[in-house]
Amino acid sequence: MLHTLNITRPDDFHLHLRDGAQMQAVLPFSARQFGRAIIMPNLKPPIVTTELALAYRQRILAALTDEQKKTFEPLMTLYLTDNTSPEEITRAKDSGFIHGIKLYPAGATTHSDAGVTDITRCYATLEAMQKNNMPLLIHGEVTDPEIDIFDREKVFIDCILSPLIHQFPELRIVLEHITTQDAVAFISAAPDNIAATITAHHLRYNRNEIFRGGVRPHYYCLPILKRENHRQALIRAATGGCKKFFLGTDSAPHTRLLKENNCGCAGIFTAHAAIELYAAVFDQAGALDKLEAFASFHGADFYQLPRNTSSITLQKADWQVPETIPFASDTLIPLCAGEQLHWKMAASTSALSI
Ligand SMILES: NC(=O)N[C@@H](CC(=O)O)C(=O)O
Ligand SMILES: [Zn+2]
Ligand SMILES: [Zn+2]
Repeated sequence: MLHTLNITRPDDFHLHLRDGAQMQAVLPFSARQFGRAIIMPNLKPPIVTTELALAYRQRILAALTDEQKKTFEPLMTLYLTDNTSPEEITRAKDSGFIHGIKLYPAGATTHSDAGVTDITRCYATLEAMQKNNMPLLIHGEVTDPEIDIFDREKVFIDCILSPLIHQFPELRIVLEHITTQDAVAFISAAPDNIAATITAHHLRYNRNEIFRGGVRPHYYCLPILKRENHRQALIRAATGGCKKFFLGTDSAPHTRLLKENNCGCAGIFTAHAAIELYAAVFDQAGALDKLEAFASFHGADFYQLPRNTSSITLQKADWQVPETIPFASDTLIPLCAGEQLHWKMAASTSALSI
């Protein structure tokens, strides 16, 4: 049985860092393990221009230590609105620091109010993205409250994504945090310019987890956890070696108060143990040999970035996740709070040589 695993340093292709003191509280968790991360732009107010993205990037860099700066790089994104201009796309591309434009259907998820109300309003901008080789990153859920919450991803694929791909066949697209066997089948059959991220929590849990012994707000995220058959399809996709599927944690910190609330908000924090949570899933599936490609190769290749050259070491060792994590003046509840995990990233490669 395998007890240590060396892999190329992974990247996180979907991360929420928030801003200010909250960002400073969570950033070290991601910088510890990942080489790069795609930073989501759903701040309040959202990152809608290149100028705002570059300023946000500077704030992230300023919060990193000199050591962390050597091994961690934030990859910035813009928040697409009905009014994002084609010229903004050219500016974003020319900056060299912006790696994707994020589509939130207005009202679909946390901080999506300023998102797109009708995708046809963005056609000129999507044209510019296709021309400039700028990826479109999608929160793939319809917003019609009449559509069952468990069906919103599938309906989005059928009614919005399929026509969009037809309209812009060269546009590179990442369907973010996929949750259904329908998404797995769609992405698998789509051309190579269409890919998807998969979170650790959607690989680990089905929808029963939200209601185990009572309502559990810390398992509430969007898209919502689905049935077991969908989880199994995600595991097959992640561990199957297909280059269209890669790691994106969607680690989304919220204060404990906002989660344990009359109307608790969506988002699960996983950055404290991200690679370890994925490693456990791959281990359980008997596919640890597929972890490196999923975590460190497929995403970099899709984003046309060089693969990382340094590595990390994972060890089979029990450790306990803290019950709470300080989050600026508040606390947050991490995934698996208080539980034992069975894989642990070694603090540094040299620490292992004994
Ligand atoms: N996934 C979530 O449930 N929440 C994310 C937004 C998102 O990625 O949809 C957040 O920003 O909190
Ligand atoms: Zn989302
Ligand atoms: Zn997200």
